[in-house]
Amino acid sequence: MNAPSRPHLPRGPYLLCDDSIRPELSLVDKAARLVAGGARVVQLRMKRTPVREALAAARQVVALCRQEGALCLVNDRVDLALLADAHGVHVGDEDLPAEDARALLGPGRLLGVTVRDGAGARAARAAGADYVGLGPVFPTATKQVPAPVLGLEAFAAVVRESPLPVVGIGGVGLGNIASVAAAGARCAAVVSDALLAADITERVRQLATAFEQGRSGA
Ligand SMILES: Cc1ncc(COP(=O)(O)OP(=O)(O)O)c(N)n1
Ligand SMILES: Cc1ncsc1CCOP(=O)(O)O
Ligand SMILES: [Mg+2]
Repeated sequence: MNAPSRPHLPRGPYLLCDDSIRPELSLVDKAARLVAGGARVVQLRMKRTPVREALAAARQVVALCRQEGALCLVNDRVDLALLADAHGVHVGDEDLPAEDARALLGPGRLLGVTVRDGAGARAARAAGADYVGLGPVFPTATKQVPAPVLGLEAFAAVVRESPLPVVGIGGVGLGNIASVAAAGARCAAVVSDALLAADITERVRQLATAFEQGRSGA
């Protein structure tokens, strides 16, 4: 029997549906607003949600994303990704090692791995990753990241040497997403700029337009 085909990571904004920002909105509500704006990739980042609630939210958000033709990836938790039938998972240094995450996920789901440089990207590929998350590209208040801010030039240099598609993360918003796209990133991950916007749905639309302009040099 053929192995199930793994989804392709679509180019453009990569939206994080995070439980620590705008906690007055449910994860499902946030995901619905992101997807309504045209988000094609949603990552559920649930650092504060108790695990049973997280599983229930993941099941609902995966169903919503599938209905709208978007990918849903779960941050950190391979078990939740499998139970919710998500499209994949994103892991970093504090999560399962990439090889083990891939072994559990099987060949049919996406695996993203956080890296800090080109060597990390090569190791991620050898471990079975499909894309790498690279950052912080810019300063961010959303997470205390144990790595220096890269800046655009260093970010672009790692993109050029990466054997895998790169998702830029950290401080990305409407004011700079075009520059992340112009640097060659497959995607630009956005957390607070989208979720803190007065109109989340409209902000996602604007982010997608700006990404495309950056990519085409407009
Ligand atoms: C696309 C993307 N890139 C990087 C990260 C960061 O993952 P990690 O290093 O595991 O940190 P946490 O998000 O778990 O705090 C990401 N989530 N997504
Ligand atoms: C999870 C994570 N990993 C590196 S930066 C970051 C948070 C990015 O958040 P924001 O888009 O609000 O700067
Ligand atoms: Mg993690």
